[in-house]
Amino acid sequence: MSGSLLKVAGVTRRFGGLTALDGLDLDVGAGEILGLIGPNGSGKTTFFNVITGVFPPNAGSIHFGGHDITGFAPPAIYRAGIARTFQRSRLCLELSVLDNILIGNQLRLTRGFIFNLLRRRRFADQYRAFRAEAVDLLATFDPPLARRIEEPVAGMPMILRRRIEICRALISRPRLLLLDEPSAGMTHDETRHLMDDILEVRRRLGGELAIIIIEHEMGVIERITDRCAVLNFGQKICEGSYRAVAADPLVQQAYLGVE
Ligand SMILES: Nc1ncnc2c1ncn2[C@@H]1O[C@H](COP(=O)(O)OP(=O)(O)OP(=O)(O)O)[C@@H](O)[C@H]1O
Repeated sequence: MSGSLLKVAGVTRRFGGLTALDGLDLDVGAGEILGLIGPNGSGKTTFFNVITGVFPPNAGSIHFGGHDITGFAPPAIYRAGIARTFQRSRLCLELSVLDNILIGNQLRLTRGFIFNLLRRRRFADQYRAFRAEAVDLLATFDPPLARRIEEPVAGMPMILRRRIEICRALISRPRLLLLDEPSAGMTHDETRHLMDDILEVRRRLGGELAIIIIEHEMGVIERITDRCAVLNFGQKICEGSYRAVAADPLVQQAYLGVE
């Protein structure tokens, strides 16, 4: 497909004798929300790890924004415009909400230690601007949370931690956001709110942000995705609208356990 933001072709990743991804082809367009679904162990998280350079693929290619990023290390992939969240929360609990979000802003905090030491006013101006941006982003998700920006993350409930993690990913202004099971550890209502927030932030960013979401809650997938791809044993067994994939007999057999 020409004009894809992300184009994955024939990607294979093995761990010893296990083939976690097996010749996977997948395209994602700018502004598209793709649901990545499949049974446990089907290769979804491995796909994110391969895209973000945690594990290089054993075969195949990955193009992003027209550039070949196959085998790039995670910092280079992040600089190219791909940000992610993790299945298990990965925040620095003793740090404040603001510090956790600013960790995600390495891309735009270009100044080094010497600059920050010598040009303190410039550094302070930059810090204030990023702080305001973090407050604004947080306020889109949760205005009361934006007022708690100096508080440590420790002790905050899962929904707030998820919001902070998504803000940390978004502060670098990525073109592609990878969400690995954002509903994990949350109630249905909390998940619904979080999805509303994500859609609102995306709308505010002009709708150009593409998202790939791994999610076991089918209600979430049905509601927010434009298209779904279904994995089984590392292979893509089906692709299309949620309705189409949910009705596919192969998917029912593999994913829903229906014979
Ligand atoms: N670092 C690793 N070393 C060895 N095997 C791995 C590694 N990462 C993943 N695997 C294996 O690869 C397969 C795919 O795992 P993966 O975590 O990608 O599946 P998943 O679809 O995300 O599953 P879940 O829905 O349970 O998160 C599994 O058999 C898993 O045990």
